[in-house]
Amino acid sequence: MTPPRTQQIPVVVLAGFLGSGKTTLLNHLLRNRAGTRIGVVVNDFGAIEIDAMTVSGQVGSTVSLGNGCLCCAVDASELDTFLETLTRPSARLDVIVIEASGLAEPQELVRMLLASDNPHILYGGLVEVVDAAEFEATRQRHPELDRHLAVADLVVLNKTDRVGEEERERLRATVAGLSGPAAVISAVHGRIDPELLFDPALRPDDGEMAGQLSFEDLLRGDDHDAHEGCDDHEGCDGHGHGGPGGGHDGHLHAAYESVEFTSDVPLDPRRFMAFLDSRPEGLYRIKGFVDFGAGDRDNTYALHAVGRFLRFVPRPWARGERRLTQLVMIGAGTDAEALRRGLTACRAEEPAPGDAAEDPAVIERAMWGVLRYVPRNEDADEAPEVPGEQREAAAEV
Ligand SMILES: Nc1nc2c(ncn2[C@@H]2O[C@H](COP(=O)(O)OP(=O)(O)OP(=O)(O)O)[C@@H](O)[C@H]2O)c(=O)[nH]1
Repeated sequence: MTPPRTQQIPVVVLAGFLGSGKTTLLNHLLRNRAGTRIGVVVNDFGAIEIDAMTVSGQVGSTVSLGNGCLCCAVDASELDTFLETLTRPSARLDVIVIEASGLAEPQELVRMLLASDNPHILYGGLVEVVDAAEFEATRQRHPELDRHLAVADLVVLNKTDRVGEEERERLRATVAGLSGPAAVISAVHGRIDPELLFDPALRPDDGEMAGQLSFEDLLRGDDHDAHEGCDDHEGCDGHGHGGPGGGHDGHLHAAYESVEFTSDVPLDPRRFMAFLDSRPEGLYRIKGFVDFGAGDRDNTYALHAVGRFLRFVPRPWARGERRLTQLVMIGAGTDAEALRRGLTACRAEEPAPGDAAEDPAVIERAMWGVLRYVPRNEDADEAPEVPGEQREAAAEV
């Protein structure tokens, strides 16, 4: 008798440099999944799991790998455990998407998947998201990004609303030159056809996983030697990676570190904007949620800074939600203590008993500095998720 065929669930890796738009694309897929059940594995680089909070999955289908770069998990056992959970028949998932941290080495993730002995998964391809507006500058700083494009199966040239048509076409040609046979798709806010990911046969470059590397190809890859430094997993937790001379030389995250800041005292909008205006050059990415207290009692503000680009997206506080500011800052050569001190100085302490409270008109004016960075409706993402709900979903797995 023939044994029943094991159903294999495709696992797609979603990669791309810090702030390129991975979470935005993932949320687009989740909102437009048309009945497809998508399992999500999120790999945050910082200790506060901002990405996990902003992914809107089905309850019970999102897991967070938390703090650190997944690409350096030597035994990959945590990933295997999550994949095992997500591939259980009771989860009824059709596809699993792994959102890599913005500093992960996608080749390593692909290797881990190909090496996994989980019989229920099937490697479903590598999607590399590129920030059209930042591409040239990022590539200059990190020439190694070229090799990420070289192993992609599908490249999404995102944020094309931030460049002109001519520039977009020029970038497309450059990216296509680097990514070989992979399809290159232009997008705004990651709005791509979900079928490009869920059914590889429908790819414009005519399917059959064209351009996808085999396990052997990956093992032959140039950066394999660099990965050998990962045998020492010490310190590979997203903090204090020791700068560019460390054991993960070939890896992007070797040069970066993340700094977290949490406050239950609201931030003063004027002071906080001054902090952002004077942020150091090396601080490439800031993300999280800000409570402006009296500046806006009704909303929490999702904050995204990518390079010099800045945006706030307000969303109403959920009932009973704890009013916190939670920020993750990712940069190279930044002074963690100075950043924390700078943010602590932004806290809007309540007036001492007997002192006059600040004039509401003054506070309102101070909020203008923030509101300038709230996108107009037509280019806004859909409202960010409520963090509390997301944590519940993650915890259920
Ligand atoms: N203008 C514009 N902004 C975009 C687009 N796509 C994403 N963004 C914004 O870019 C910022 C970063 O997007 P994310 O989706 O969080 O990026 P990410 O790659 O997940 O970021 P990391 O996890 O930190 O690496 C957010 O403010 C998004 O709203 C786009 O096509 N155009």
